[in-house]
Amino acid sequence: MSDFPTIPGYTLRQFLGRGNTSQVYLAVDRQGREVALKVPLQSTLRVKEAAERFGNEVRLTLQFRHPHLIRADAGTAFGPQAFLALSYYPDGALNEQLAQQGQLLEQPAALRILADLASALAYLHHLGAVHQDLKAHNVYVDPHGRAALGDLGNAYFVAQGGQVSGSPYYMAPEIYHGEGSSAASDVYSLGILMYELLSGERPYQGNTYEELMISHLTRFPAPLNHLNPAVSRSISRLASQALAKRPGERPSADDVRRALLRALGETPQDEVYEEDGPPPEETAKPVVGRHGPAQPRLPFHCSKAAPAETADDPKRGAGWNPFKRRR
Ligand SMILES: Nc1ncnc2c1ncn2[C@@H]1O[C@H](COP(=O)(O)OP(=O)(O)OP(=O)(O)O)[C@@H](O)[C@H]1O
Repeated sequence: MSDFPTIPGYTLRQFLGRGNTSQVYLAVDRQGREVALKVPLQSTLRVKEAAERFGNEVRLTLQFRHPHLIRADAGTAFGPQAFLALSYYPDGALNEQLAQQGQLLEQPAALRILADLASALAYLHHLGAVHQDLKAHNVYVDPHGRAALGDLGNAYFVAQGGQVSGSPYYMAPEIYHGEGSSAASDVYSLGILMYELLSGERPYQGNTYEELMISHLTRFPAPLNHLNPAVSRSISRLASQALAKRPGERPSADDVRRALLRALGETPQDEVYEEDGPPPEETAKPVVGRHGPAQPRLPFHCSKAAPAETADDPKRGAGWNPFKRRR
């Protein structure tokens, strides 16, 4: 316990995990709420680009508000006491959950997670932002089976420009071509996750960056319903469309959301985005990084599928790495 960092206002209880740039702890805030407290590694703070990426994650996670984007209650973007207090997910990240489970999720559960993620992407794209790093590692699922997309460190507003990045298993052909990312590249990553969740396999394989690049650029995976006959033809077609080599031929995230909800037997509702007041308890310092100034927090409202109270309740609680590519 004595090795835990000190973050004013929080009692750190347990180490949860470590990524490339941060350590995450289960902590309790002054009101007794459990949070996942993300603290950058010293090595992250020493490297300007990595520290800026953490600052970007803090700023954007505080700024966005959507039931299927991971929620932050407080954070400090820069400096030796930088941190981000996130909603705590007891089962950890989706990749960890899948590895532990050792088998495919039930199809309705997988479709629900994918629909939630499509909803989160549609919200970001509506705001003119792209996520750039949708993958199972960055998805958190609550005990009710509802998903939230995390790790906004690579996200940026298209109009302001940003650094192109991604994870090679999930990265769209245009990014391999050096053409930059867009909303359509996020949809491609969602298509990869559709294969992963519904067939248990990633559609493009390779042991090196180059092998993966060739695979994404030149191969066409077998239709999902050939890999798993329980998948309907319409969902199989949707996944193939999301993986179209040309970004212009992919459906929008909102089209994907609607198709997934229909597959779940629901009638998709329009999602409504409107402006709201300032974010709660923001301690982030003004942004000086590559992603430009923060914009007002934009909340999400949905008439049916997603519970609005989770969005609006401020009390809610070495070597080549195939999962990262930054340029
Ligand atoms: N909100 C959360 N609730 C529960 N566990 C979490 C949460 N956030 C992170 N974790 C745990 O901490 C681990 C590390 O988090 P994460 O992968 O976000 O770190 P990171 O350093 O930012 O990642 P990256 O490697 O992409 O830079 C996760 O694999 C997960 O086990």
